[in-house]
Amino acid sequence: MLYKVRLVKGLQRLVRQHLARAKTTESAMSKEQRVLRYVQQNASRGDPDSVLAAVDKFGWETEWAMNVGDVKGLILDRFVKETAPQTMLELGTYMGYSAIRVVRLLPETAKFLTVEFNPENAAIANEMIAFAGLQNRIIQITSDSADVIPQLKKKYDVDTFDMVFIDHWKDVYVRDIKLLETNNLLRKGTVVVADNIINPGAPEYADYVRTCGKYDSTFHESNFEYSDDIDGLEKSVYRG
Ligand SMILES: C[S@@+](CC[C@H](N)C(=O)[O-])C[C@H]1O[C@@H](n2cnc3c(N)ncnc32)[C@H](O)[C@@H]1O
Ligand SMILES: [Mg+2]
Repeated sequence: MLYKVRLVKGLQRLVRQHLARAKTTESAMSKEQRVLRYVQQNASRGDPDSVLAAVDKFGWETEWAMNVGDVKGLILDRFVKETAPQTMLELGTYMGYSAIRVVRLLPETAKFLTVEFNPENAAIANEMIAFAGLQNRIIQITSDSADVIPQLKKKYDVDTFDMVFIDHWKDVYVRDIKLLETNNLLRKGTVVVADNIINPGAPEYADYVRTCGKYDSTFHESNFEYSDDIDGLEKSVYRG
């Protein structure tokens, strides 16, 4: 009898230790690592749509994350299909959600570059993109956008972009669209799409593209990622 009691108590102690260790590991992980783990456990390797669905489910049900998300994502999808870019630049990779979203709609011949200055985010994106099976279709650049934009022509063999998705820190949108202009990376008809015009908001950028005379610019209302709050995308076509 005493032996059985000791055995049960020993087992209970082991379970408690295991749960405590699991809890420590969980809290030591970053949110982005938790999203990646959720994707690896719930999506299908090599299936970009299942990766997007898992990231969105985690965003709605477990922890909010700053991906463009499934609601604004549908508008972005439409712009990508309408533009059918052969060369595209993204500013702000984060976990690779929008890169996967866009590239799944592009032909294999398209060149897609994405820029991220946070190495931890870039590493998560790298694994997310590889899990989606798109590692040969996405060129990840780990750099501050202001440093790499002037190098894109020479270092990455780019002439001009057919499409640009701007979704990094909101206070550098204007700086970077001006850098794209002065480095001759836009051509007549380049479609520049910018996220989060309302939430958290990019009012200086919206004012710039609507009033500088270089773009035909339209606002497309939608919802902030994983929320009912209002947000939207600005689509600005460069006049050349
Ligand atoms: C809103 S998140 C991007 C979300 C992503 N486009 C998506 O929808 O899946 C913004 C990202 O831009 C990065 N970032 C901010 N400013 C940057 C800069 N100047 N250069 C490069 N990356 C930047 C941040 O580290 C962050 O990961
Ligand atoms: Mg965004």
